[in-house]
Amino acid sequence: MQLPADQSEPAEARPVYQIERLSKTYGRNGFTALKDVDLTLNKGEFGAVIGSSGCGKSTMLKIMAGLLPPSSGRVMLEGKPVLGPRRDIGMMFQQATLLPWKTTLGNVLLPIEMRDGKAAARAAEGRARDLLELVGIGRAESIYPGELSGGMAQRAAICRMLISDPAVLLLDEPFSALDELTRDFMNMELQRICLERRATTFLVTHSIPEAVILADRIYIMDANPGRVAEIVDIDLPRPRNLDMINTTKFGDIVHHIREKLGKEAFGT
Ligand SMILES: Nc1ncnc2c1ncn2[C@@H]1O[C@H](COP(=O)(O)OP(=O)(O)OP(=O)(O)O)[C@@H](O)[C@H]1O
Repeated sequence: MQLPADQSEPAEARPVYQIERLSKTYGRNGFTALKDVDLTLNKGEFGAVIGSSGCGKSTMLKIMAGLLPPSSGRVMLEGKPVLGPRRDIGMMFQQATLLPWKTTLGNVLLPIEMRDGKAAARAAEGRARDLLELVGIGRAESIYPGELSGGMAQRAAICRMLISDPAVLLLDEPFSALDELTRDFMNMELQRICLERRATTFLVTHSIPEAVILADRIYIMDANPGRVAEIVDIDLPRPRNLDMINTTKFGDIVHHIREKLGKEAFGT
């Protein structure tokens, strides 16, 4: 696919997300899951966070999404504090969680229907169909989730996230339930969509290669308490492709991150 010239250029340095001295202590057990996390995500940038299990990645994403209040610090999105769920935040999780009694198209339109009613959802059908085409499942619009493959269901979930035209995409291991081949393919699809829409994206993942192939910047987290231990800028050219995984440069970056995380954490 040929990208318009401006889309192959680096993200302009306009902050979209600004996280300052973010800390979270869970009241129930007094556990400090996050401590003084600072993070800035610029317009069009793809950030990824990686770290061992329990280091606070999901906690951070939930706070960024406005689903969980921080104990201290602040999260700003487009210059306004995130105090609860917002229309300009799109989220995607490991499971697609489509409603089985709605068609693919109906599932994509669900956020509009719930927010603005059936008439608004009907008016948005054209846009939903365009999104389904964008992710390559246009022909599946009338079928039900039970008839979709795992990869198709996650594509529908991508469309459901994009229908509200969010300013940022927050992704919590969106493709980890898929087989490796489908996952690689979906990651390349995700890159294409992000580049086409100049989306600002933040991904939680356990996979170092996935973080490296997708991200402009990787935040390596330490646990107990969760904090950013190192930021790694990935200067591989865009659009990325899966052949890059076999290059020395890619291997060196993966090696560096694996060393930093500690071999124990990932059992490799
Ligand atoms: N609701 C909660 N109440 C108390 N402690 C919690 C709660 N949610 C998470 N924690 C604790 O906070 C820490 C961070 O959890 P979190 O789910 O953010 O980690 P994570 O890095 O996303 O882990 P994983 O990679 O396994 O998904 C963990 O030690 C967890 O036990």
